[in-house]
Amino acid sequence: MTALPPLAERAGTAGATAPAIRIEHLSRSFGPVRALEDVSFDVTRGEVTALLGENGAGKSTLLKILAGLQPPSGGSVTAFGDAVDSYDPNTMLTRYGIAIVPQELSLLPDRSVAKNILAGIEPGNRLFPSRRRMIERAVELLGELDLRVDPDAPVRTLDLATQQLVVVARSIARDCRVLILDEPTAMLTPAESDRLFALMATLKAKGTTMVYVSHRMPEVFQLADRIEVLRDGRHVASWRREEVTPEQAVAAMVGRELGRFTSRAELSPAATAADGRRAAPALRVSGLSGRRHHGVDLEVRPGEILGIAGLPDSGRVELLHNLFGGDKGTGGTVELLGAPYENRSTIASVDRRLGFVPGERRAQGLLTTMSVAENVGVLTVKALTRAGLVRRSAFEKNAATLAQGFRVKTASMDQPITNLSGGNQQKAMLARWIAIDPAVLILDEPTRGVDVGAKAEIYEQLFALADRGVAIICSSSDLPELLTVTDRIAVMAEGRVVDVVPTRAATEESIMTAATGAVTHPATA
Ligand SMILES: Nc1ncnc2c1ncn2[C@@H]1O[C@H](COP(=O)(O)OP(=O)(O)OP(=O)(O)O)[C@@H](O)[C@H]1O
Repeated sequence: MTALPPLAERAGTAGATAPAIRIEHLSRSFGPVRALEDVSFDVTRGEVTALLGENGAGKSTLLKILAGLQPPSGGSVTAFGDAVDSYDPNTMLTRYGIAIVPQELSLLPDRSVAKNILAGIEPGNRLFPSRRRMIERAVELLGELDLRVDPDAPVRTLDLATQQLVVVARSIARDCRVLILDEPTAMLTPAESDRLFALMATLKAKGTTMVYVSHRMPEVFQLADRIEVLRDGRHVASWRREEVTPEQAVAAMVGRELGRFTSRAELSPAATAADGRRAAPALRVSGLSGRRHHGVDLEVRPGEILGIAGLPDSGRVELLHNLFGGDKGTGGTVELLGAPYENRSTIASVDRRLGFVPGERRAQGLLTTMSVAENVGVLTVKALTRAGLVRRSAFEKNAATLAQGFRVKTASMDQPITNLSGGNQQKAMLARWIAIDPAVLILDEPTRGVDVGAKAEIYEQLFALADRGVAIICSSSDLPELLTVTDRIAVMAEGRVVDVVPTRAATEESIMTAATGAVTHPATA
């Protein structure tokens, strides 16, 4: 390997007119799975390229190759005119100027922002770096990026969104010319996403090239200069943003026109409201308090889908954990199917047919060392165990049926669950609960990381469950989702339920107003 001159010196020479990245005939297989097949396209310098595709289309695989996290099985990548001959993250960054902001951030939680940004490239003496100069350099860099973050703060004290901005700053400090962002807004609130978009705009003005994956069409159409679409590992479409509509982009992703999804209220407006009033609540919550929530009263009836809206710190996540028994409450009562439910625990909830799909999939839902079958079938083990032995073939058959019900795309049920794409992991988490024939199903961010086509499929499944009499609580930061899937919406702010409205009477604005405690301004005539 010959050492190349630093990037700054190379600019303006051989690769001056070359695209930032040229991808040619790229392929990548995992055993029998062809995650990428003969993919070729250019990433233009200084532009934002959005990479679209259904769950499992190969987006993360492509990004990981570009970031040097895994090599391709075939084909080539050329960066600023130089053919990439070694796929590791360090080489990608130092030789080719490509860095990734991964979905799971890798920061040193106990070290300061400045240390995280400049670790390994501290100004001055490497062995005895000057703290003062490091802070100065960090302040300078944060200033250039227009980021208001305390360089002295330990990273663990920052919210997730700010940590992500620190990861971006860390890449920029290392002279990164191409920044790759893998679903960067999946875990962010709209306001946090706006901060990231502002940073992306600053970077673009400085000439940084960006490649970005998102399932959120409005933001893709707001940010991207180019749109590249993958389907089943193949590159199927390429447009400048102004050449294409969101509907066309989605059609290219899924290989068919997706009609507009009919909302719950449109489907059976009178029926759901009337039935809901007749039946006794499946779950009734009175004065419930616990971590970050106080005095919550709620009820949800069989066949009803109750939405919970609110900012991420509104207490809605903590409320769900208290209901399911993962967190201890400090007061109030819960009634499940007419009987008091005290001493809640996750095991008791499963026995009482109360299901929960947490929002933090990796940390809380997935059995990360286990197979797809084990993840999907975990709740059937008890029923399928005889004299201490699991009836293996029945278990596998059951798990496969559950997975098919949610169209989990996997090469085999024996794959490690971590081999599945993010969206398919989420579908597996939902499929798991069908096994206990839930009476009440609590969902936190049920379609986070899920593509538009799969989203519609999940909504259909939720409607089918509700039609079978399951009471569903769906907490989501995706307001269009709440307006589409729910019958009623409870809005939380600062740990309390501040509003409960029939979905037909709600709008994104009315929910946000309640969630933020904002005062509505009287319309000017
Ligand atoms: N390490 C691995 N081992 C086996 N198969 C894998 C591995 N990584 C990815 N795959 C498979 O490759 C295919 C593409 O996955 P990839 O994660 O690139 O999809 P994606 O487009 O990013 O999807 P999503 O939107 O759901 O995140 C999937 O079928 C996935 O199961």
